[in-house]
Amino acid sequence: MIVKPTTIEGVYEIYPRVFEDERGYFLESFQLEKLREQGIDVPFVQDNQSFSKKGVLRGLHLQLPPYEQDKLIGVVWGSVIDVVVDVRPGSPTFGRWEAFRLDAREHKRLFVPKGMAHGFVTLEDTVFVYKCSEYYHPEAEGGIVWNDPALAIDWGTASPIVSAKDQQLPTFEEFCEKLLPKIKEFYAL
Ligand SMILES: Cc1cn([C@H]2C[C@H](O)[C@@H](COP(=O)(O)OP(=O)(O)O[C@H]3O[C@H](C)C(=O)[C@H](O)[C@H]3O)O2)c(=O)[nH]c1=O
Repeated sequence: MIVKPTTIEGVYEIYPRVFEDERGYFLESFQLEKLREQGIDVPFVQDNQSFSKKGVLRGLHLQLPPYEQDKLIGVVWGSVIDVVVDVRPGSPTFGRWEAFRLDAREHKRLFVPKGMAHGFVTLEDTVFVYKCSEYYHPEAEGGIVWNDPALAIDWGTASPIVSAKDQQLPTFEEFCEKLLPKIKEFYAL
């Protein structure tokens, strides 16, 4: 397993060792001891899986305190552009986003710590899987609208398929006005 830091502190690209033979391939998609050796030690409690047709954009989502989630993300069929936005109060990279191509043929995983708004857009029909370190709490759902003008995220498409719910997510400015204070209050910042 190779773990590479990214431009956002705490976000890592993870390259599992892939064993290929005449039958196909094998890899360890999750191995806690090896992650711990790399400083990634979170209590994953829930696995999620979604299928999205080509051109679907899900996000940007996060769960607010006290139910924030670390995520270990992978694409097992298809490919996506995956985006994380740092919304941790006081982070030196607050408001920065980074995009990562995840392709089932390359097996790369992505570790996304708490405090990140997260989303992806599919480049083809895709099965997306991820481990979460906190259970689903709909009452704690937060997010930022995908095409926020201040973040100006380059998704590679101007007309993705987005749910009505996600189209109505707050802008980054509204997030900072209404939700960031709650996060700061939780951390007594
Ligand atoms: C996230 C979640 C959803 N649900 C139910 C709630 C809805 O009835 C249905 C679809 O939920 P939603 O439209 O929020 O699913 P996504 O748009 O894929 O949400 C995810 O999208 C981005 C990419 C993320 O990173 C988040 O983990 C997650 O919010 O599944 C559950 O029962 N449990 C869950 O953990």
